[in-house]
This record gives sequence, C-alpha cells and structure tokens, in this order.
Amino acid sequence: MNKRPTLSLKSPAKPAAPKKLRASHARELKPALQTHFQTNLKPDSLAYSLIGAASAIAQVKTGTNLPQALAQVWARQPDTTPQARGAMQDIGYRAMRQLGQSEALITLMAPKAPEPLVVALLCCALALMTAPDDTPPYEEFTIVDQTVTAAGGHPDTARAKGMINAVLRRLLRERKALLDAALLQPVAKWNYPQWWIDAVKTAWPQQWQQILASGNMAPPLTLRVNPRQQTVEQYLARLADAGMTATRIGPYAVRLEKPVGVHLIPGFADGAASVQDAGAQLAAPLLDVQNGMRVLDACAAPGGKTCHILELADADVTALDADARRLARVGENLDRLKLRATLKAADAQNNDWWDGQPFDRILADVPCTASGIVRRHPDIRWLRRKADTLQLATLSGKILDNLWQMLAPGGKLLFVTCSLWPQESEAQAAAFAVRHQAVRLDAPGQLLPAGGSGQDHDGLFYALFQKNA
Ligand SMILES: C[S@@+](CC[C@H](N)C(=O)[O-])C[C@H]1O[C@@H](n2cnc3c(N)ncnc32)[C@H](O)[C@@H]1O
Repeated sequence: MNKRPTLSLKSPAKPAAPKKLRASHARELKPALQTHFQTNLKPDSLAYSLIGAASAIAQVKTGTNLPQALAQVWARQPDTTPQARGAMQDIGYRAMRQLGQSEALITLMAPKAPEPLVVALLCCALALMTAPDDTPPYEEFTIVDQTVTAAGGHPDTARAKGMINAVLRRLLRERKALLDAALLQPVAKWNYPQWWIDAVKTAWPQQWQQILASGNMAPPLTLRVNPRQQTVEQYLARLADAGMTATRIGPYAVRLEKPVGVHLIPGFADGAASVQDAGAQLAAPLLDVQNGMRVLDACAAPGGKTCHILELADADVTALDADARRLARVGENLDRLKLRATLKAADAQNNDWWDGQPFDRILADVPCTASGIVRRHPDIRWLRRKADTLQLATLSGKILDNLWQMLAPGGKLLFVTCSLWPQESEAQAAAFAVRHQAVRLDAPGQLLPAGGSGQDHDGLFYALFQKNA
C-alpha cells in the first residue's frame, strides 16, 4: 500500500460567493418535540421508515450519534421489522451524506424555518430524491406521497403536510435551477461543515476534493479472513459457493461486491471471518507479534485489532478500554473467534491497573476525531466541533506518554489514529519521538481514504516506535 495514495485531481472550480442563510434558518435546530411518540403507520410502508429515519436525524441534530439515535427509534417502535430497520438505516445514512445540500434546498424553498422534525423528514426525502448516482431508490412520486403520509402520522409534522408536499413537488418541477442555486454554497456542494472543508484544504491542499468526495461514498463491506480457520483462497471459494462475488484487497482482506448483513456472511458466527476495513487490517501485521509475547492493546474496543493480533500469534494479550460497555464487545468478538485475552476496563492515561511487568508490544489505537472514517460514519462531520481536535490530541498525547513506560527495552509501540488531521497524527508522532528519543521504524504514516476498484481503505495513520534496548 502506498504511503500517500495519489489520484488524479481536477483543478478546483472557482468558488462562487456563498449565499447567506436567512437568520431563521441559520439558528440551531430545536430538539424534536415528541420524541417518544409511537406512530400508527404500517411498518412495511416507506412512510414508516421515513418518519423513523427522520426521528433519528432530528436526534443527531441535538448531538446523538446516528447508530444510537436509530437504536432509540427501534426501541420505541418494537414492531419495526428487520426490513424496516434496514430501510431506516439506509435513509438515515443517505440523509447524513447529503445534509448540507438538503438544508440548502429547504432554505431556498421553505417560506420560514420549519420545525426540527419537519426539516429532518424533508432531509430524508430530499436525500432519496437527489441520490448522487441519479438513481433514486424509490419512484420519485412514491417518495413525495409517502413523505406526506409520514408527516400526517406524527404530531410534530402533521401541520406541515401541505408545506412538505409543496416543497417536494417544487423540487420535481424546478430541480436543476434549485440544485444550481443550492450548490453555490460549499457546505451544500461538499456536504461537510465549512470548518471541516477548510481543515481538509489546509492539511491536504492537493487532495482535498478527492478526500471530501470519498467520504461521501457508501463504504464497501470488507472482511478479514481468519487464518486460523482457512486461507484467503479457501474463503473466497466459500464465498463463491454462496453466490457472493468478492475480491482480495489485502493479505487477509476480502471485499464483497455487494454488502450484506453479517448474518449472511458465510461462517461469520463461527469466526471464519470478521468485518474490518482493509486499512485497519494493517495494524496487527505491523506490530509483528510473536508467539509468547506480552502484548497490550490499550484502546481495544470493539476489539477488531485485538482479535487480528490473536489470529496471527499465540500471544498473552491484555485488552484495555476505558469504556466498560464497549469492552464487553471485545469479549463477544473473542468468543465468536474462539480466542482468549485478559480484559481490563481502565484508563490508559493511568497505570493503577498495571502489574509492573513490561509489554513486548503495545498497540495505541487512540481516541481521535475519526475524521478518516466518515464514509462509514457520515454523522461524525455534523457532530464534531473544531475544538475537538486539540482536546483529543492532548488526551492521546497523555496516553502515549503513559504507555511508553510500560514498554520493554527493544519493544515496539504502534500508534494508530483514524484521523486526517495532522495535529492528531503526524505532529503527535513527531513530538512523541522527540519527547522519548523513540526510534521511528518504517510504517505507512498517513493513509488518505481511498475507494473504488483499486485501493480501498479508510483514512488512517500509523507510526511505529521502538524503545532502545
Ligand atoms: C479508535 S477506538 C479503538 C478501536 C479498536 N482498537 C478496534 O480496532 O476495534 C478508541 C477506543 O479508545 C477508548 N478510549 C478512549 N479513551 C480512553 C482512555 N483514556 N483509556 C483507554 N481507552 C480509551 C474508547 O472507548 C474506544 O473504544
């Protein structure tokens, strides 16, 4: 894998002066009024999925992450079928990827700023009607009709039925003019907050457009084949027998042509394969763990890299995470793969949990802004604030300093982030090397996100250090 994936870039278009949002539209959205309302819409209707997705989007606008917001909707509506969950998830993720454009369209068309759930419902409908590949997943008139039905099925949106109908029908009539006007604003064109666009331009002046665009693509389903159970070739044959087309894109990485639910992945329940991005699969081999070594995975949950380390070597692994609930998922993943590690719920900034025995290898996959994995988590860009970068870089610096004392002479520490911001990644690594006179070994450095038929991975950063013997 190249250090810095290079892709051909078009020269940036001359930026047009952005149109100002009206003050009433620019204000922070209020939380949805009746978040506990249970709809009577039919669970197999698009209207049901639309109002569910809209409720989740309204919660994201108040600071909840999308998976959690969707889980809250499903908990409130226990009748939601697996198909409806899938549809809500799909609509919710599409809405997040196109939020900038949809909000700009609403500003252009709505007479005054609508209530939060109305905006969220419109964002869901507009994301379906303006699908980036020009193939709406439903007939456009069905989307309009079902959105109006959805609005009628919830007290926070019922009074806006007429306005919603008018807005969506106007989009059908005046699509090109409206989109041309909306896309003059960078936030609408790129679908990221302005500070995020500026930060990517500053950090990656040659690649910023490609980076922003790749963050808006739906991610592939990449699997990590468990070499304790079979070779990659054997697993590819198993996939082919199941009628699934897949390509090998890394030493253990296999990308499915069509993503499927985990329950449909051959051998998943028995640990034949796990879901993991191809870039994330570089960590365990880079750490170079040998049988019998003492290894610390200091920020382990949900355990993707812990499990990969144990698939490659019979090591004595301690998996640490500050979040006990997330740590439980490491245990579940280890059980599925029939692997063993010592789990500790503790803070990697402290050493009160440490028995004083040095580790031969330490993996520090530190908490970060996650700006490199936005194609998987399109809500992150709308939830993060600019100041988070500095706060998280300060925390990860403390974690790294604390872990260094636990490393045996001659041992290796792998520092990983899923960030695109140099403050969290290269600048952090360089400062760390100076503070501790750490030897820097060969590692990929910043991997910019890449998708498509060639390389395919998230945006990750790797720096490998060795302690003088
Ligand atoms: C990037 S995720 C780790 C992903 C994991 N290595 C994997 O591959 O599945 C970062 C993790 O750090 C944990 N974390 C945050 N602050 C921490 C701290 N002070 N000490 C230990 N873990 C922490 C979070 O709970 C989160 O699970």
